[in-house]
Amino acid sequence: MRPAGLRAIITGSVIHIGVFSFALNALLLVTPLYMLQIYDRVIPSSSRETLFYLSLIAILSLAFLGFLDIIRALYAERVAAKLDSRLVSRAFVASVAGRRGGPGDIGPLRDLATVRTFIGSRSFSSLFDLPFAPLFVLLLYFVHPVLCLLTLCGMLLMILLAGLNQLANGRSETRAAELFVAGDATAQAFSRNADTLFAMGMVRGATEAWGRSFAEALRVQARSLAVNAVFGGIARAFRMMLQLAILGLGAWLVLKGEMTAGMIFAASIISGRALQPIDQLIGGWRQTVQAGRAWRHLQAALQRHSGGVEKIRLPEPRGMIDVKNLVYFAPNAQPGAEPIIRQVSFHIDAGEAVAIIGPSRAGKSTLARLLVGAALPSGGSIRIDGAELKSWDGEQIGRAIGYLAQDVELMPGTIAANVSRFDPQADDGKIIEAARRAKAHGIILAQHNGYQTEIGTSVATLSGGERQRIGLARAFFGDPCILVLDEPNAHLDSEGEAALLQALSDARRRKTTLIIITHNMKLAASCDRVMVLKNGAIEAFGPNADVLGKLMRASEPRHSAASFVPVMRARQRT
Ligand SMILES: Nc1ncnc2c1ncn2[C@@H]1O[C@H](COP(=O)(O)OP(=O)(O)OP(=O)(O)O)[C@@H](O)[C@H]1O
Repeated sequence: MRPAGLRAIITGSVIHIGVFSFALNALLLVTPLYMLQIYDRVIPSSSRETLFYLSLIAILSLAFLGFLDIIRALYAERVAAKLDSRLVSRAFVASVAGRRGGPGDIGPLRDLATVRTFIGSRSFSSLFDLPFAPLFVLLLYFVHPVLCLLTLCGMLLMILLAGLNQLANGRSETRAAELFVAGDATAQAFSRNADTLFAMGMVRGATEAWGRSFAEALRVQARSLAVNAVFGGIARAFRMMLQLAILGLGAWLVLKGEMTAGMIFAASIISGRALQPIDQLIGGWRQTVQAGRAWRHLQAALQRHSGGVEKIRLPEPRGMIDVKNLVYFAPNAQPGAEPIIRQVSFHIDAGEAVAIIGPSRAGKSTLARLLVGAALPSGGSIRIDGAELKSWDGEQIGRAIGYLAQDVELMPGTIAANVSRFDPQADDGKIIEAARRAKAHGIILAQHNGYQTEIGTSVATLSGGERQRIGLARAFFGDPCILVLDEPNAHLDSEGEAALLQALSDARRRKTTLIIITHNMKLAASCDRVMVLKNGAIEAFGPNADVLGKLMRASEPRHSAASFVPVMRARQRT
């Protein structure tokens, strides 16, 4: 949803709740007016009839007040639900995309839940009662200026208390929230690696490591809760004392003949109403501050991951790739840090097959992530068919790219859903075709429920090789024109490797642009060109025979490259 639309919802809701609050606060005057009439009219005149009608009017007005209060609460709930439904998918995307910018968690979704709970709470509605507090104080002026002055002083003192509360609490609140988020992220990371934790007796150590950060969070939170409780208690006691002072001062003014007895009670109730929203604000201060912080974080996250302007759909790409002066720094890089990818430039024709090889930590996987848009370049450009990656419509270019990450992660859902990239309209035939092309059809059928086999969130039910083949089927789905495969043979046996080679040669026949990151020379030799990446820069890039030949010669007489000599010769013969 566009920010303007969101602003319209918020403005509309604030106006509506404001109108409800105005009516509610006006009706709050029923009780003091009733008291005034009882003491100053009914008792002196002993009129039962007046008492009856006054009571009837008061009861009906209070019933209406109760009705309005319910409506306001239900309306606030509706606003919360509306905001939720408008923002939840964007918050989900922002939560998922968080990983691109650094260590991710589901922060935006959690922030949205905090805001939603707050809007449905009493603390939220008391904010709308706050502007009416000065009006009640003004009303007191007409009862007696001294009572007005007393309430005003009390009010200012309570605001001072609220300020002091924030001053004493603000920093620990923020710190506790940060520590809880960090603790959650640690728990999630441990949970993802549960097998290793249990297998190697790391559970106790992990529990202690997590417990230390969690205990610190609890300690900071307890301190802030204690401060909050102290200020809450002081504010309540102070308010009751003020109420007492109004009664006492009122009685004194009555004795002086400056007020009637009925005015004492009316003044006491009015001053109570004036102070109530401030009292509630102090009580709900924590929740209000948390909601404010969550809203700011949510807006920033949504802004960071907004789709921006609607993008025009370009003609379907053919798979030509142009990379110019590409630079990439790690998201958490300190100033002066070395880039992971340094000024890399190259061109790949549509339908060409390129192998990227190089030592460990050379930046191969990072380059692959940049090419598919999983990471955003720090500088330079990546163009597909002449258009910058970022100027393509995300959905369109996503469908044109098949990507197999180094650590194949399958998502919670059926195998069919995973292969079809969670496209609800995916054609069964296309799912099977992708699986066949990746030579994964047989493997999927062998699962206990075939394509409908559920892949759980945490329990690994598939072997590494099976995951890799299904991941490959997902990359093949929709016949993308570019395939970027990061070590696609990492978990495959010789049979799997043969199937992979066959799948890749089929893809080449269909003129798919292939980029394969590999340490396997057989795979590298099956490509048209080979790029050698070292320390984030291109060391060599050329026809496979040249590059691999040079590498072989350089490694002689150790013959570490002997494994791919026969392959090279076989390729040269064909
Ligand atoms: N998000 C990140 N934050 C910090 N450092 C990163 C990040 N991504 C990659 N790196 C660093 O960049 C370097 C290159 O990593 P990359 O995974 O691209 O290498 P690689 O050539 O694929 O290695 P391998 O062959 O071992 O998979 C490594 O030193 C890695 O620690």
